[in-house]
Amino acid sequence: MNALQLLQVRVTPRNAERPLFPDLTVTIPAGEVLTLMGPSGIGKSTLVDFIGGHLGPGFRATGRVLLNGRDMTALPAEARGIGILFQDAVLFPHLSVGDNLAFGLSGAVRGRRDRRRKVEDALDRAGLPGFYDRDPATLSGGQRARVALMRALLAEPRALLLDEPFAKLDPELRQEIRAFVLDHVRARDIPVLMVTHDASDAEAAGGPRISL
Ligand SMILES: Nc1ncnc2c1ncn2[C@@H]1O[C@H](COP(=O)(O)OP(=O)(O)OP(=O)(O)O)[C@@H](O)[C@H]1O
Repeated sequence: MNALQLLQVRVTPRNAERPLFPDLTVTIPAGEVLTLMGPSGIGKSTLVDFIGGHLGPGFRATGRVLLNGRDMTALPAEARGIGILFQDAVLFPHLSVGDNLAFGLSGAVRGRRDRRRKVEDALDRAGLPGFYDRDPATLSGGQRARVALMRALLAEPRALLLDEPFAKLDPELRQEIRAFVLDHVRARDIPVLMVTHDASDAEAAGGPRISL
């Protein structure tokens, strides 16, 4: 099944007796954007970390993560093929914009010229043609957000997790970047989980919603 599935996922902080949220079982089919909401501190980011394989030592987790029918739970993050976009789009400051994107490229793309062309294509799609050699420090917040999304997509993830990716953008830019992100992830036909506090994000995503 082409889907991201969570089966009876439960995450408990090591210093606590109770799990953060009731056992969670959910299926996100390819092409669907599922919105995850819930109060601050309930464990949304922790769940994203668990799915991506980045859960810190401060937590215990049970349950399973399946991607396209394969059990990912025991695999390290880099072997899962799950992309994550965080609210702070952190680009490597010592690399050019283009080299930041090349860093995201799937290892399957070999050869300097092919890699360069893929990155140039991504910059075009991001509306940033000619930005290859730019210093990331010279980008606006919106430009940085677009580069971060493109970097996540260049890895050709089989699923994508968006952890409040628009939270730090001002309202006008937020709408623009949200449309940009949703257009690009929908075009991929992969399962997407989007964490947000904002009901208008959920509306724009158009998919089902769950609350922790
Ligand atoms: N390293 C850690 N060890 C143990 N508990 C932690 C650790 N980091 C965070 N927590 C606790 O885990 C809980 C879940 O935090 P998390 O950031 O996942 O919540 P959230 O729902 O994403 O919140 P927000 O909406 O504010 O971002 C919080 O109650 C937090 O205090």
